[in-house]
Amino acid sequence: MFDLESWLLGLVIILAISSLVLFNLPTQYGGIIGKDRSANRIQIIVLGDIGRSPRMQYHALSIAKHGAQVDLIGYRVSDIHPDILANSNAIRVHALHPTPACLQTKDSRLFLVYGPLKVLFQIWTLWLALGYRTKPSRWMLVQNPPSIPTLIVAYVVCFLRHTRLVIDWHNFGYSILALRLGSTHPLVQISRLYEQLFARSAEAHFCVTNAMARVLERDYGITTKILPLHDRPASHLQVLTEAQRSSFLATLPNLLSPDDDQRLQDYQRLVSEIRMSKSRLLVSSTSWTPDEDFSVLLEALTNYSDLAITTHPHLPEVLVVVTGNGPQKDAFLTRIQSLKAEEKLEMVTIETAFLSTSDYAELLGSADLGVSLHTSSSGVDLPMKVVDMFGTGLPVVGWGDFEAWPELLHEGVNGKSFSDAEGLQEVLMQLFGGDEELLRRLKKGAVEEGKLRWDEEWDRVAGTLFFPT
Ligand SMILES: Nc1nc2c(ncn2[C@@H]2O[C@H](COP(=O)(O)OP(=O)(O)O[C@H]3O[C@H](CO)[C@@H](O)[C@H](O)[C@@H]3O)[C@@H](O)[C@H]2O)c(=O)[nH]1
Repeated sequence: MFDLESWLLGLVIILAISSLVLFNLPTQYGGIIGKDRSANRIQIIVLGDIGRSPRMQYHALSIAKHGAQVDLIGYRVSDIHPDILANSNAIRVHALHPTPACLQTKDSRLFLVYGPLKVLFQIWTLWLALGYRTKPSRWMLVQNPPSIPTLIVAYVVCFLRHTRLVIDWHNFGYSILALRLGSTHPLVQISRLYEQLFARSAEAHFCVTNAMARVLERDYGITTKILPLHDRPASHLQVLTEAQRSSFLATLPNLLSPDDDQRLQDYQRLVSEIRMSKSRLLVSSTSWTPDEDFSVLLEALTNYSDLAITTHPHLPEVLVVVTGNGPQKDAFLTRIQSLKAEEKLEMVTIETAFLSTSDYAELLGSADLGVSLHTSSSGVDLPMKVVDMFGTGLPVVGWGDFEAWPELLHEGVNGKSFSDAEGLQEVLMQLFGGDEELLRRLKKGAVEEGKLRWDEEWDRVAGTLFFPT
């Protein structure tokens, strides 16, 4: 059918394409092509907003402190930690191209078409960033989740570039997907198998709790190093002096971006009462994701408000500030508007904000109590916000009905737990409605808990992996 000439032509074309592919593969770390033995370089990847990925930013800072070069790769949406920007000699930030708006949809029918296209786009941008826009590295540290498509691209690039892959487990990708699709959905099952498969290809693993380390070993069959690296407060989160608290509180009304003068005056009145402990400041921080149920907070606060104007007039007024950005924020704001219109929040003022790193730290340090609504999709991850709060000496009340919670919160020592709106309302009434001594004791416990810092923990756990002596 084919003569010799056609065969030869085919062979030449195949050879040409293969050579083109081979010569354009990413350069290797310490390999034959593009030698780069001298540089101790680490790539850090998060398929998310770098500014809202505190743990990956802290990794970058810790690695830079040890004198290595860091390529920090992710989306650039919110402000990046100022110390990273100030350290541009050691840490280079590489922004991933955002997914085109036309591929973003909330319509679940269109998701079946747009979803795979979005993943293909992400594979391409990750491939370019990890394989070409950054130099070959000794190590690659990847945040998981999101696992799709991060883990497969990281694995292929590490294989080609002779880079050692380390996965930093914040949670499990499949358990987050299960919140949207249900745990028996085929995509959730596929996502779990995918995550398990690529988990085994990494040279080492960090994870946020001891409980997660057990799951990785038992259910994921990982036999390489699993190093629990608990989140600890970074150095910008500090206990404030009374003078520092006072001067931050003076700026708070403007930070809350009041719409008009009346609103500004309301905030000013509340803040001056907070300074005299006549009103209370409650804070929460969030990425507004489905693993946090803010309806629990709203229900507790409406009941609190109702009791404060009826049977329990000694309960103080409360200013609640919820910080952070994310998908479910608008629905929360709409709900607050309707509760206000129904006059169900007479004794409670709720505001949202996204603050600079330093204002965020000072807000936590100025508050009376922190709230965590993190429900933990896997049961074995922990909320970073609680660590932030302890760093500033702020006691915490948190949803605590999951396995890993006692690794962080010691009941009655640095905070209190609840498992529903009624429980939260009771704790608020107890702590704001008279038991000053308990609040003081919890504060002492929070200050104690915050003393062990990220740098020490990182050096002890991750430092020994990346920089063995
Ligand atoms: N600058 C700034 N940062 C904020 C603000 N509000 C929240 N944040 C950041 O957002 C984090 C909270 O985001 P979440 O997504 O709610 O995190 P989490 O549930 O507390 O913890 C999860 O993410 C951690 C880090 O990625 C994980 O380590 C942890 O296991 C868990 O999965 C805070 O720790 C803080 O760094 C703000 O106004 N300003």
